Amino acid sequence: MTAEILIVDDEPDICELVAGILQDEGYTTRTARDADGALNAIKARRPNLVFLDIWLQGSKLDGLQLLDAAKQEFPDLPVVMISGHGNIETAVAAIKQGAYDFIEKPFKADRLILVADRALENSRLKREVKELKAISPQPSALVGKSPAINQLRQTIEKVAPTNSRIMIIGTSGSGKELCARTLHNLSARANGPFVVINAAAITPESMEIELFGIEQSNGSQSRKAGALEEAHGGTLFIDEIADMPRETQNKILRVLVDQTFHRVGGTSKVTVDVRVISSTARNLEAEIAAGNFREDLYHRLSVVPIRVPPLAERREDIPLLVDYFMEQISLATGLPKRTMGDDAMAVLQSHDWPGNVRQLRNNVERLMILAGGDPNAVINSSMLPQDVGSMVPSMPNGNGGEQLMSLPLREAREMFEREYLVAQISRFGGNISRTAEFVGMERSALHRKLKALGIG
Ligand SMILES: Nc1ncnc2c1ncn2[C@@H]1O[C@H](COP(=O)(O)OP(=O)(O)OP(=O)(O)O)[C@@H](O)[C@H]1O
Repeated sequence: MTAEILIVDDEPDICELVAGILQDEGYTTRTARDADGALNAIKARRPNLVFLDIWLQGSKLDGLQLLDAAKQEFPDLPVVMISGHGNIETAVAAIKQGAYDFIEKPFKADRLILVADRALENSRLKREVKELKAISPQPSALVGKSPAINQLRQTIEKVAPTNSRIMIIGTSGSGKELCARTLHNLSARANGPFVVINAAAITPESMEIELFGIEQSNGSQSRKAGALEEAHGGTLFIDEIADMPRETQNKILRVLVDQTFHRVGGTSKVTVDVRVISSTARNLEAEIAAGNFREDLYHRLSVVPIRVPPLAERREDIPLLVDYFMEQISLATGLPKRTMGDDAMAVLQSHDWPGNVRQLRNNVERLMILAGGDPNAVINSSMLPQDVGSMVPSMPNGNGGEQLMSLPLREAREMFEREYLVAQISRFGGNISRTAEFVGMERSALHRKLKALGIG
């Protein structure tokens, strides 16, 4: 689809000229001579771009007023002002008021086309950013209502504005990076960069280049800013700090003391203003005791320690998280959201989740993909991967006991008794006397039981 451009000018010659140039470039155009015509055209169908004359003779609204009215209708509509020689100042005022740019009469065709291309490109990029933001909602969304997550949220809100160094402790996938981002977003550095460096994923040899950057050496390697420099004015998140080599630990300690360092191979000092947040899934005290981690560095980094509870300590958040991930995955992939059956949810809430929230998210995604077919079909426990169901008590007949978990005790007990007795009777070849003897009941009592359970 070609972009459609509305040209608003009281001079018919200018309208035609501009329209002709833009049409030659493949754009579709419409024209209007005054404010009413322009607003009607905009309301009838939002154009992709408007060229708007500042001086509109005989019009109810002048260019600036019309710009305002158009923006009220469509705040994201890109508008380029057409200014005469005498009203550049007004054109500048229009930009402050939300116009994208202006062109000055008389203009060359090249300039007109360039401005149109740029305005449309800018508008497209803005729209894409907006869409992406909608797909990946604010990373500060720490989902959950359990006392554990509420307490975590409160701690984060309290320490975020303080600039203190924070050590986030938690098992893999529990949300440490998400907490670090939330801390950054709630701090005075929110508009600065948030840079992540994963000490576990970088080889010890390249660790210092990644952190401190490198100066040009023998002309072979160009200068490269490291993570510390990139994070200037913002936050540096060092993930899995326990994996940082001893030598680098010494150097980072010095950076924390005086906020300066040398690039690898460099002689001049680089000064930065960076808040460091680090994380660990390992027990750092044990690493210190084993001589793998500097104790003084630990104290510098862990001014405020924050513990992220594993998912197994906040099972009540699982339904909310499942819903949140379904929404997110649906937006990102177009897969329909599904309804999770009570039995499936009960199993999800019983599982131990060694991989925490990340593992839960992966499972939700897998279920949405595998569910296929009918978007109204409910996801039940039999659709869950076997390892997820392994924590639920199993049934005597070898089937998963997932369904048990969605039932109140009395019904669950009945269901168990039924399966148990059917399995025992079958084991004793249908012989009720031997079954009664084995299960420890009177023969007559067993008969009554079987009748009550609807067996036989
Ligand atoms: N409370 C939460 N609400 C919403 N999403 C969450 C929550 N906790 C974690 N997540 C999501 O789970 C995934 C894993 O979280 P994150 O990467 O922050 O964990 P991590 O502890 O840093 O992991 P690792 O130990 O592997 O570095 C991410 O997609 C994150 O957005």
